[in-house]
Amino acid sequence: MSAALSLVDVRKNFGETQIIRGVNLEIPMGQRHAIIGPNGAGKTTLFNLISGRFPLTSGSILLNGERIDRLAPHEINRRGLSRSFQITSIFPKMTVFENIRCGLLWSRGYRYSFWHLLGRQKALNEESEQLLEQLNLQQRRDLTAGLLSYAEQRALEIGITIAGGANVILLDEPTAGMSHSETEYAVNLIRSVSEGKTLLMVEHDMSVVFGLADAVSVVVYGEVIASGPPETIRGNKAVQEAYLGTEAA
Ligand SMILES: Nc1ncnc2c1ncn2[C@@H]1O[C@H](COP(=O)(O)OP(=O)(O)OP(=O)(O)O)[C@@H](O)[C@H]1O
Repeated sequence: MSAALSLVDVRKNFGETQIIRGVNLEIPMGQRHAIIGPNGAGKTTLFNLISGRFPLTSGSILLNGERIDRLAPHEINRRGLSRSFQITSIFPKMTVFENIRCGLLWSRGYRYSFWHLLGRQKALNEESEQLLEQLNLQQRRDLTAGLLSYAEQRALEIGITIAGGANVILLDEPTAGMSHSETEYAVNLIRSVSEGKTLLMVEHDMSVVFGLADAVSVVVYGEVIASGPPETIRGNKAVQEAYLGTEAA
């Protein structure tokens, strides 16, 4: 299987402090991969490096075999990598349907061409209706997005991110702040809308990690200390000691 995303000896210093200390990761196409680790381990920093928000100190990052580590975030996005943030980034005053349409429009790159846009209205509307259904938000179609519940807002944002056409998706704590039932809804949603895509997520909730991920990497103090299938990680002594604690039992 060829790698959708590769990190080769990635390092990041903030001033004198080494935060990411030689991370190597190979995410095969179509894999759902979770990054776990204690607070401050460097997980979000890794996402910031992959998505182009921070420059690397050294090392390289490849998306579908091509280097992306010197590109700007929007260029990386254009090459097929999309990131969803911890904080919702939908437009609260637009309706749910308008948000979906806007997200699809943006991701398809029609924002510069009014004429192109006119010709594509019908297809775009159909695609938006399909996504609305897939997200199970038909009942909320004409509601202002700011009035959705927190879980629904996150679902909308994740749905737009994943459906945006990118084939590699980064999700930063997709179920943070959700109740048990909302988490279940989000996991099912992520599973269905990410079918066939490559997913890299930072997640603290172990039930989500072990329920959704095909592979798990454990980051401790800026290094990957273990990487493999969830069952192997769960049984790894070093991981249990460093991070999982009694949760692994
Ligand atoms: N822009 C920055 N400048 C300086 N230090 C930073 C910066 N961003 C992150 N750090 C430091 O890097 C370390 C790793 O932070 P990071 O947010 O990547 O950890 P994390 O694993 O995502 O933690 P959490 O699980 O709490 O979100 C922390 O010590 C943090 O203070």
